[in-house]
Amino acid sequence: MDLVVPIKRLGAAKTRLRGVVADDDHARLVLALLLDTVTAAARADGVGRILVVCEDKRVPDALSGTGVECVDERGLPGLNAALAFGADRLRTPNGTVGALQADLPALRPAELAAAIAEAAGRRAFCADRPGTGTTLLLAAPGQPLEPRFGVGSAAAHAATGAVPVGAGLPSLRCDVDTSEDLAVAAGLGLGPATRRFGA
Ligand SMILES: Nc1nc2c(ncn2[C@@H]2O[C@H](COP(=O)(O)OP(=O)(O)OP(=O)(O)O)[C@@H](O)[C@H]2O)c(=O)[nH]1
Ligand SMILES: C=C(OP(=O)(O)O)C(=O)O
Repeated sequence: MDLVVPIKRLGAAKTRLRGVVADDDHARLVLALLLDTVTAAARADGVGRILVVCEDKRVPDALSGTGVECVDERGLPGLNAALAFGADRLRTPNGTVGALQADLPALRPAELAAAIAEAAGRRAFCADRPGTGTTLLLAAPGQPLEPRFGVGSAAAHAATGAVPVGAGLPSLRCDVDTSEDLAVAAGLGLGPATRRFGA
């Protein structure tokens, strides 16, 4: 199972988190969320390659030495295009590709592994905490990702035949879009990079 993780230009990312830290530190907070997410994902059983698709040179710099791959590809028309681009790079004839959100700083490797095991080779998605968004999308083996991220993506992914997984996996469901989400993630236990911000 190989995963693509998208992150847009750091200055434009996570606008709903603006103000949680000083403006000068915003990009570093976005990077910390990403680092904690991919570091945990890399330790999950069943995960092979992780490819971050970014639009900012600071991202590959921050990931260097982690074993997580990164491609800086500007000008893709939005999130689903970035995901499809990354997934096409990872796809092999019988391999499985997935998409993981970049803002899961409390992610526990065992919870990601459990969601992958629960999918058991089926096209699957994990809904975020409110149940409307998606934190993880898994294609069936050998199949394209066909991402439908955006508002209402949980229902959109279900409509593509993906089965819901991970309902009882809080760290996988806890994406951080707002300061309230960050407080919930802190309650679950933040990864070390995000913890440094004192959330
Ligand atoms: N590479 C790439 N990543 C993207 C693109 N659009 C969104 N993303 C990333 O996809 C994830 C979800 O994006 P959004 O929900 O649109 O925005 P956000 O950055 O989470 O935050 P808000 O500004 O608060 O909505 C985030 O990790 C984004 O950085 C894109 O065009 N290219
Ligand atoms: C894009 C999505 O998420 P968010 O807005 O939480 O980043 C989504 O859940 O499809």
